[in-house]
Amino acid sequence: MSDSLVSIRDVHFSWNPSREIYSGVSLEIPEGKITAIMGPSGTGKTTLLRLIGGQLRPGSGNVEVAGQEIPELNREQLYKARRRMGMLFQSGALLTDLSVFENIAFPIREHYDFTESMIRDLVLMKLELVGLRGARDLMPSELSGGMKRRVALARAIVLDPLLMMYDEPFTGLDPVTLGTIVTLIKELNESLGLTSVIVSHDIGETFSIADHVCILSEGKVVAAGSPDELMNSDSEFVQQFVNGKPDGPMPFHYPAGDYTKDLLGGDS
Ligand SMILES: Nc1ncnc2c1ncn2[C@@H]1O[C@H](COP(=O)(O)OP(=O)(O)OP(=O)(O)O)[C@@H](O)[C@H]1O
Repeated sequence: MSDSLVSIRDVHFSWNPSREIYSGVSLEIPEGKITAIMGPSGTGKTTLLRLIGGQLRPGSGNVEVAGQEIPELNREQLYKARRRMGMLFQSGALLTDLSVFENIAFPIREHYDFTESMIRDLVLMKLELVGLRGARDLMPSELSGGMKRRVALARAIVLDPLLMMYDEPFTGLDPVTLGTIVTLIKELNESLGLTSVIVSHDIGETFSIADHVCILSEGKVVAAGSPDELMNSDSEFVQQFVNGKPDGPMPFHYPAGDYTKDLLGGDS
């Protein structure tokens, strides 16, 4: 296995004392590869990305990215470290009053004092990679959902990140656009020498491009391996997950008190 770009070691995290999201999770994200983080809804996949990005701090444990201990960084160091991390969220979140060009130029203007001609070259190069150089003057309201996601992707890679994090990148796309995004994630990972982490529920798409998959459940990694290894695993957990069975070792219910008591109003 190649070296890790991200190491999560024995991380504990909770939003409130009554429920730990992570109770000692450890996982490695190998450099240069595409790693998928999968698992049932509410298990903490987005939380994990936010711990890696330093938007959240673990209660205890280590979150190391490219040799830097993220929870130990001060504001300024974290701001610098984030330049090397690109994030693509499902919502895309383009700035609605800026053109496509200006949306992509935004992180460059925020972080660097580059000349207009340098900014123009960087923006056009990234737009070309996502196939939207010709759309540079459009406003977000003039774009389809798939185009918005591609613009958001160009913006996420404009500072040449080491690490790209995708949160549900395939949700809500038509089949053709979905195929384009799947291919783009794979191609960008190779051509830009990225390390990618994908959080997704879409097993087919994710397994088609991931080198390594971690399945999380109840605050732990319950299985990890290549897509082939997981498809052929004889673990009940993994089979429940890859075959999309609604219940099994991974519970359908969010933890709750006694149902009868609850209905009778005694366990609120
Ligand atoms: N800001 C918050 N305050 C309190 N609890 C939160 C907050 N954000 C998330 N949670 C809780 O943390 C848990 C993990 O959330 P997270 O979004 O990381 O899960 P997920 O695995 O990404 O889920 P999904 O697959 O449904 O997107 C959930 O139970 C959620 O209710």
